[in-house]
Amino acid sequence: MTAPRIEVSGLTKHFGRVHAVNGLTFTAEPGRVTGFLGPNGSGKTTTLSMLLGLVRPDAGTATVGGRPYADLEQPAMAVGSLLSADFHPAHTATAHLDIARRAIGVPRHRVGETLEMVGLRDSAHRKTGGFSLGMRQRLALAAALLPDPQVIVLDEPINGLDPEGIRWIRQLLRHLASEGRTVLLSSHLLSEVQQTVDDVVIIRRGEAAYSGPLTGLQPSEADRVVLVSTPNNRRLAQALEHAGLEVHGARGDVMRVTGGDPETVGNLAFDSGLPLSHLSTEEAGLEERFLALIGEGESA
Ligand SMILES: Nc1ncnc2c1ncn2[C@@H]1O[C@H](COP(=O)(O)OP(=O)(O)OP(=O)(O)O)[C@@H](O)[C@H]1O
Repeated sequence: MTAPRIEVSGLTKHFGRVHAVNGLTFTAEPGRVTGFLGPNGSGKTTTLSMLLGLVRPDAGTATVGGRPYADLEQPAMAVGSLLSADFHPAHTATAHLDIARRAIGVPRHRVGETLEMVGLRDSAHRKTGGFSLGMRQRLALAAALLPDPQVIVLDEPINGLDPEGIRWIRQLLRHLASEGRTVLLSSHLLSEVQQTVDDVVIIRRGEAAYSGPLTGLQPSEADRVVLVSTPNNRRLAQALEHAGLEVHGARGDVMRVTGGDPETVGNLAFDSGLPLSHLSTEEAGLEERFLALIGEGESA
């Protein structure tokens, strides 16, 4: 059975003058982990809340398998979600999951199974009031997984996890997607989810700045900057420009060149009789692309 896909189309929500979500369109496909990324306040939680039928959109649609959440036959069984990791502090982990599983009609044995899955079996009878943030995240994830859902929607599930926890959740989410499920998770850090996700949707001020495979964010050949220095940079610059490359000025003695690979730049220097004192590349990394897309560093 193929899990349903998540489809968001023209989704819009304004709170007074705040355009929280503005014509947002993307899909999250079965068998893939989709990262929903954006800085604080960019509209991630509002979008996921609309997808889960908790906030009514002003315009557009958010559907699971072609239907709004509220119109699904058994929405709480079909879609497992984590929107917050707040629990009654006097409840034990088991009690919390037991209440949740009764509400959605899941058999009792899922409580022990999901606690095991999230690594909380030894804390099953501890009160959640004493849980660390990481433990609360694990418990919230257990609640999302209770119905063994085909679609999993998680708001900032990695927040508060330690490095071992991050490795663990990465493996778990990849495993869930490998079983054909649709997994959508939000984060404000690309670096946090880079090794977990197949696809990314980058949201900036309520609008999609990028939507597609993670590999599509990789810098292209055209973005590559070659750094070069010779005893006569001016002459080399003329040769490079003559050959159709672009010279973007210098940092100290080193010129920044685009439009050609290091081999081409080196050959042109050789042909001009100029010995190289420096030749390297400066690649804009994924993180730089991400920061540029979300407008980091711009004045607000
Ligand atoms: N109920 C509300 N009433 C008024 N404004 C709201 C409401 N919910 C969200 N907003 C505003 O909408 C914008 C988007 O908020 P949202 O919580 O969706 O962003 P986010 O990307 O999830 O951010 P964060 O990572 O900080 O949770 C923010 O400016 C926020 O202040």
